[in-house]
Amino acid sequence: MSRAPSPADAADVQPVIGLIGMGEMGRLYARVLAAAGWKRIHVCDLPANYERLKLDMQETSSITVHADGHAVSRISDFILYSVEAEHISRVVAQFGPSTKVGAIVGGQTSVKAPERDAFETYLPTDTHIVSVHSLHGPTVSTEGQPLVIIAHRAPDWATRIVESILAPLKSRHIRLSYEEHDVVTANTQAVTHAAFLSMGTAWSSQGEYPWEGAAGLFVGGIETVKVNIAIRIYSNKWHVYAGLAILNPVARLQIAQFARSATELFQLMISGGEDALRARVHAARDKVFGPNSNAPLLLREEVLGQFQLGKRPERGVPEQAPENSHLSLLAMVDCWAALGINPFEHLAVAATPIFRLWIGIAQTLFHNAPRLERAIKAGVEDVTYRGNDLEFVVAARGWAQCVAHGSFDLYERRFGETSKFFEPRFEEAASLGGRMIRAVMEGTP
Ligand SMILES: NC(=O)C1=CN([C@@H]2O[C@H](COP(=O)(O)OP(=O)(O)OC[C@H]3O[C@@H](n4cnc5c(N)ncnc54)[C@H](OP(=O)(O)O)[C@@H]3O)[C@@H](O)[C@H]2O)C=CC1
Ligand SMILES: O=C(O)C(=O)Cc1ccc(O)cc1
Repeated sequence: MSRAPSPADAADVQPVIGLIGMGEMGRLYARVLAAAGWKRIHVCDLPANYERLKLDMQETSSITVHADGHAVSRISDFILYSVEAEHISRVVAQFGPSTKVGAIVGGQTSVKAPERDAFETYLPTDTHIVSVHSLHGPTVSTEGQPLVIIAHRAPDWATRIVESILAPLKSRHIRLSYEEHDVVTANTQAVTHAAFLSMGTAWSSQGEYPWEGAAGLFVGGIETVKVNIAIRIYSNKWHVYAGLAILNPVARLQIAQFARSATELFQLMISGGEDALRARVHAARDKVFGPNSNAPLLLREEVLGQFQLGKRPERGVPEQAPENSHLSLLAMVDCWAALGINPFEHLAVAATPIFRLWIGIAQTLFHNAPRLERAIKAGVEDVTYRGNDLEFVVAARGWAQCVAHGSFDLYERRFGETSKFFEPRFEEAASLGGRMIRAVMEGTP
């Protein structure tokens, strides 16, 4: 098949679409593609999930459920693997040899080095490789979000077919190579997740929900984003974050630098090195934000206040709220500076909603000179947040160590422990976080 197909085509000339792995992302794709009029969608998950999947899909006549990936691979013109990155090699080794002659194969994994290896090793040479990656979570609308398209081993017509098949997602297509993808996602996703994971671990180690702290410490727009996104991440599947951090060799370096930045800044804070701290923070600010000082502010803080978990203060940020050192944000900007990363470059191309919010709050702090100065002073002089900052440094180093050692087991345990702490608030945070992301994406704040 070399003509770009359309859901308006008669069913018998439509491409057969195969989805292997019907978890969150597989189901999202199946739902959107079926709703758009693609009529020949063949799917499978693990054999153990076959009966449940059949029940779940019984209302949708255009979706046929199979017991395993052999059946899907043999008949499909385009096959998309949406399985755990950690397992991609094993799954492609199993079903790859059953791929239909001339089929186009892609994967949804968040880290591409293992996927590329698996495809090159196990797919027959008479198949094409065009991979994808939706740069957003499964509960976000696909519309307008970045969708990476990787034309790796394929004629141009095959890439165009994939783009036509996925057109109903209404995402913004970005063509990258496998290697470019892993560098971009290490810069945007992996190190951002390390920051939010560390915040969550620090709060859970202190045994107190930050928005319910005795002194009502965590209030206001910046804190709202920190809390909502950290909880959102902990309500997702651990393997998504483990895979993209542990299996991406570039990500390890970034996460290690983030932990180093947090540690060194904290050392300056507790040793009373105010001048040295200020010099370092300003140098990082000038490097990261200097060339982007005219960039419009991404967030309006007062709007973010609407999305606060728990009880909102009567009128905005209470005046008596002590200043926060914002160690996590100082460390992020220090880390970007140390690695020579310009986050605004990624913002224009391949930013996930979470990355956009993260740069947004960094910008909120760093573009406001008096506020940044208060954060520096608070870091050195005010002990209100010192316990939390200490926990944050310990957490950041712990996550970095876990990723450096490549331990999926430890990652799952660390993630599970913190996740359990926040679980009672997942529902509230998912709804608030979802609305907050929509507001930011629609440019309302
Ligand atoms: N969630 C997210 O925010 C995003 C995730 N991604 C990536 O997409 C991929 C899928 O993620 P997501 O959908 O969230 O994860 P899920 O865990 O929800 O889905 C993965 C599915 O694959 C199934 N599976 C595992 N092995 C096989 C097999 N041999 N044959 C068929 N099915 C199998 C799993 O079954 P079981 O659970 O029973 O093991 C599970 O149902 C990952 O690589 C992830 O990194 C990309 C963008 C966003
Ligand atoms: O936006 C984020 O960073 C998320 O946490 C959601 C997410 C997770 C994994 C992906 O591969 C893409 C998006």
